[in-house]
Amino acid sequence: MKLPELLRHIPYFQTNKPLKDIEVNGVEMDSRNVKEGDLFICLPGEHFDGHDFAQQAVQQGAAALICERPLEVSIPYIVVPDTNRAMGSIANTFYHYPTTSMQLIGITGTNGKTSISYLLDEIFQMNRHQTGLIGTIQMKINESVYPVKNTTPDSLFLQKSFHEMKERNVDTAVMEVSSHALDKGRVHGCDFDVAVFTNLSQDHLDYHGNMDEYLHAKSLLFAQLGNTFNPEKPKFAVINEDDPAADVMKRSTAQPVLSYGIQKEAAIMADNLQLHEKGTTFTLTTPEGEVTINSSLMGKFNVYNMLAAAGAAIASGVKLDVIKQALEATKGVRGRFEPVEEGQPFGVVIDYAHTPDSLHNVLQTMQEFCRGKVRVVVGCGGDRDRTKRPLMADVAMEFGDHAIFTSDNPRTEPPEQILDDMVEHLEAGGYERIVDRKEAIRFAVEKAQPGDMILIAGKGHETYQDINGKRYEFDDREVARELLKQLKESK
Ligand SMILES: CC(=O)N[C@H]1[C@@H](OP(=O)(O)OP(=O)(O)OC[C@H]2O[C@@H](n3ccc(=O)[nH]c3=O)[C@H](O)[C@@H]2O)O[C@H](CO)[C@@H](O)[C@@H]1O[C@H](C)C(=O)N[C@@H](C)C(=O)N[C@H](CCC(=O)O)C(=O)O
Ligand SMILES: Nc1ncnc2c1ncn2[C@@H]1O[C@H](COP(=O)(O)OP(=O)(O)OP(=O)(O)O)[C@@H](O)[C@H]1O
Ligand SMILES: N[C@H](CCC[C@H](N)C(=O)O)C(=O)O
Ligand SMILES: [Mg+2]
Repeated sequence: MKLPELLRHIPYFQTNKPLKDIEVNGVEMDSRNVKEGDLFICLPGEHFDGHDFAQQAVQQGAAALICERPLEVSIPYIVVPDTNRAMGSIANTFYHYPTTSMQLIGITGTNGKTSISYLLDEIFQMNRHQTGLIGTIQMKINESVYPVKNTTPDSLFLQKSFHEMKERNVDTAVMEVSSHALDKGRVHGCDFDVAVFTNLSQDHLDYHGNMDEYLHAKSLLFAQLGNTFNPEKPKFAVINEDDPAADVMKRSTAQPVLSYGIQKEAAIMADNLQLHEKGTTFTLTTPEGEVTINSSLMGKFNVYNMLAAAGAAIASGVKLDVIKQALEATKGVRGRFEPVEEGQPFGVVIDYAHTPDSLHNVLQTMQEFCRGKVRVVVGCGGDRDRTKRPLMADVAMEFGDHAIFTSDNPRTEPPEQILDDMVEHLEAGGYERIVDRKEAIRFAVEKAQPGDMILIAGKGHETYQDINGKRYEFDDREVARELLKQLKESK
């Protein structure tokens, strides 16, 4: 593509050379990957400044640079006020605006994004769509899976991935949209057809500073939803009416709202709700009619997730019987309320709860069915929101019967310091403190009595423990399985 064509949505830039005949073969934001004829975008980051790698990009054959200040280089550069913002537009243009010709559903909120994205993937597959998915666990293009570094990757990766999806005949993509991504403009250029809001509770205050800023970031998805009126098909905001932030989300969009909820009156509701040991049963009432859902997903929070998924599917034109079939067929998502069974006389559940609210929901669900004690193994991530640490410990103490505090990705912080933050305000003696996560799980397994349930919270699908920037293999599911086997053999 010719460079001026790539820049057509970037007005009034400053340059050092004529750009007319420059051909661009690819777009890159990492100098290490630059190839002959690429356009290199210099991004300021947390650890590095891409401008410092301009020379390296030139040596590797870059055709031109996008930067925020004039640089001493032999090739053309284009100075823009914000390279990150420019990247969204350039990536979208380079990959031919892939999301304008596919159905795109974005999900935001503190908890439930991954769960809902998988429910939607199943619904759309059941409805014979070719699907793509981008989120915390991985990227999926039909049945192929690829690793992702972020829940919501940068705009270059995103537009490239959507382009790849289109090449492989994907017609419907579902993605998680994190608050970081919204704040950093990673989804600029994405043409969402449906935007889903799950809920808002405390997390990520290390990044956003306060709950108002966090709320504002979340609302940006709705501000971005279909800014143009589409006579063919309306865009929809699918919003959890029961969450106090619902109103802000609604006011952020000019598009029609499809509300869902359990308590407040909403367009999509769960009536006759029964939460039981084997899952949930409810009447799904919608503007399209009613159906009974018998799901194996546990807990009220999963009913909210099913309502959100049903809302997004209805907004996308999927019929109720298909929604019912998919919701009843789903076995849930890896690391989300996932049982580990090795024939032990007590329950073991792995769950990705890493916020006070999600931990509360999961513990409450377990308490409803547990005949013995609920034992909870939980830690808090390092280099992340410090203020949620004592809150998570409080939830574990209040809603668990036996709390075992341990490590969960200490990253560059001393694990003991993180545990201090969690328990300093608690009275000594009412809990265990075991830094080594495997030993903490062992302790819970050895103490468990028939009828008890153990919740191993926080890591879910993760298969590593990040200590000082190094990732050590650690999979709660594997560790629990190994310890349960040892227990069986020792008896
Ligand atoms: C704070 C943050 O968002 N960081 C993101 C950022 O990395 P960074 O700022 O550290 O980048 P950097 O390493 O300083 O590099 C700056 C620039 O120099 C370039 N560079 C660097 C080195 C070199 O040799 N050559 C070169 O060109 C880099 O390619 C980059 O363009 O840009 C990277 C590429 O897009 C992201 O992967 C990275 O996310 C990190 C891994 C991260 O942990 N982010 C978290 C905070 C996050 O975004 N989380 C959300 C929410 C999850 C949730 O909801 O729970 C998410 O969406 O994942
Ligand atoms: N609707 C919900 N409301 C509250 N808690 C939920 C909800 N759905 C799931 N949870 C809890 O939150 C945990 C994380 O769920 P999920 O991975 O779906 O959320 P997420 O929004 O994708 O999280 P992340 O921001 O880390 O990607 C689950 O393991 C469960 O404990
Ligand atoms: N995306 C979340 C995941 C947290 C998972 C937990 N295991 C941790 O490391 O804190 C975050 O980065 O805050
Ligand atoms: Mg997620």
